[in-house]
Amino acid sequence: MTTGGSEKGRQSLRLRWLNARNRMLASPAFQRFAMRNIFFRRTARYHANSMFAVITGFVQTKALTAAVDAGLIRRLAQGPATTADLAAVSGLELKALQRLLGAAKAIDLVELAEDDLWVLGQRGAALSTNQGALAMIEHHKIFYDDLADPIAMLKGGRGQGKLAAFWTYAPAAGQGQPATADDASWQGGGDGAVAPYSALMAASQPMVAEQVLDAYDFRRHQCLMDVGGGHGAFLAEVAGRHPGLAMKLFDLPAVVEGAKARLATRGLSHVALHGGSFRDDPLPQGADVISLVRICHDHDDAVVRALLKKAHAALPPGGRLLIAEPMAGTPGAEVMGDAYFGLYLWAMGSGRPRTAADYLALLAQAGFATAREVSTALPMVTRLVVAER
Ligand SMILES: CC(C)=CCC/C(C)=C/CC/C(C)=C/C=C/C(C)=C/C=C/C=C(C)/C=C/C=C(C)/C=C/C=C(C)/C=C/CC(C)(C)O
Ligand SMILES: C[S@@+](CC[C@H](N)C(=O)[O-])C[C@H]1O[C@@H](n2cnc3c(N)ncnc32)[C@H](O)[C@@H]1O
Repeated sequence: MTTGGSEKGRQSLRLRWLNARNRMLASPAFQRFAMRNIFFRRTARYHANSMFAVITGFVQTKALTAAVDAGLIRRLAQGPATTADLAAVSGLELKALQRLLGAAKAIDLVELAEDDLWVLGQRGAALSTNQGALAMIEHHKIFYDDLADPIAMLKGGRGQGKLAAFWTYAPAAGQGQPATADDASWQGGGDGAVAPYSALMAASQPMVAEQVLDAYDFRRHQCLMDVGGGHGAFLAEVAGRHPGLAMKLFDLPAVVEGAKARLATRGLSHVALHGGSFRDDPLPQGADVISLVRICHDHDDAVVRALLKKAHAALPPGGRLLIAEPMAGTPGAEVMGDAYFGLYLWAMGSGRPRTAADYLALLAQAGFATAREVSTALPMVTRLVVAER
């Protein structure tokens, strides 16, 4: 009783403070004062700038997409170019190109080395070699179409647009409008409906795998099974550092079909391939470590609970399960975990971003003896939870 009372007291204290703070921040007179005051000025400028970035982020994204689509990043990655060179590459009229270069310069994608000689800016240079980020920029076109009317997207329920049609395993897939040929101009062919998302995942996998490999030592293990392993890009990165580790790949049959040739060209024909659905089938035995990389957040709690139980059943005593994905509540990266993936997974039609604590609880319920988070260098890209059977 006493605890409940003091809890209520604490809550109302917090509420009173939040109301007072917000009244102050909403006051134009306080804003004017803070902007001029020597102690508050820096903070006021910081918040004004970051609010501007939130309000106009769409324009920056469009300028970025245009710079990539016009071929500016690709051309400048090969060396300096004049405006005339870039006009030839982009097919844009001089005036339009100058306007785009001005925007790209403002967001540090390009810069002038000397009079009329363009080079990549700092962000442009980092982006030019990041195939994962480039693939994301291309596929965001379909996500941003779904977001054109965000309230309609939220009112319409999960998975009603183009993104749901792209992720064909999402339960809502097929209900959404199919992406047009233009939307999917980046897709690789071969294994039908699963090829576009598998190609996107393979392109963006190295930046995720690097985080996991730097944080977790696979040397203690004999055999790794990557569940939902796509075209085998994660296994390929692990094999690069641990060539002696035996490997299994489990994914939907159509995806595994596409993985076969890709693994062979990377000298990884020894990877054992298992086609199946973790919704319907048990997971194969024989691995002493199982990885779920960017898998759990795609699925609702009931599916994840069952999947973790299947992983538990497939592991020997002492075997380990790794969950790697961007998570909700990541300090300094809330925008990635909660805003971006929150809306992304809504548009896709299933799953939700979970906190590391959510996973620790789910792993305990699934029967794992221990579970802990292992920190990664770039938690925005992925966090890592390791459980032991
Ligand atoms: C690379 C860029 C654009 C800027 C760098 C800025 C700069 C000047 C840096 C200085 C040099 C330096 C130290 C560079 C280091 C750069 C690094 C580490 C950049 C990392 C960038 C990572 C990015 C941009 C990651 C973006 C990831 C996205 C958008 C992931 C999307 C994932 C999706 C949609 C997954 C879907 C799977 C599903 C369905 C949810 O399961
Ligand atoms: C978001 S992708 C992640 C791929 C890879 N792990 C990565 O990080 O690049 C999700 C993967 O889970 C697979 N998947 C989805 N539902 C599945 C199911 N019921 N059974 C097996 N695999 C499934 C998809 O085919 C896809 O390869």
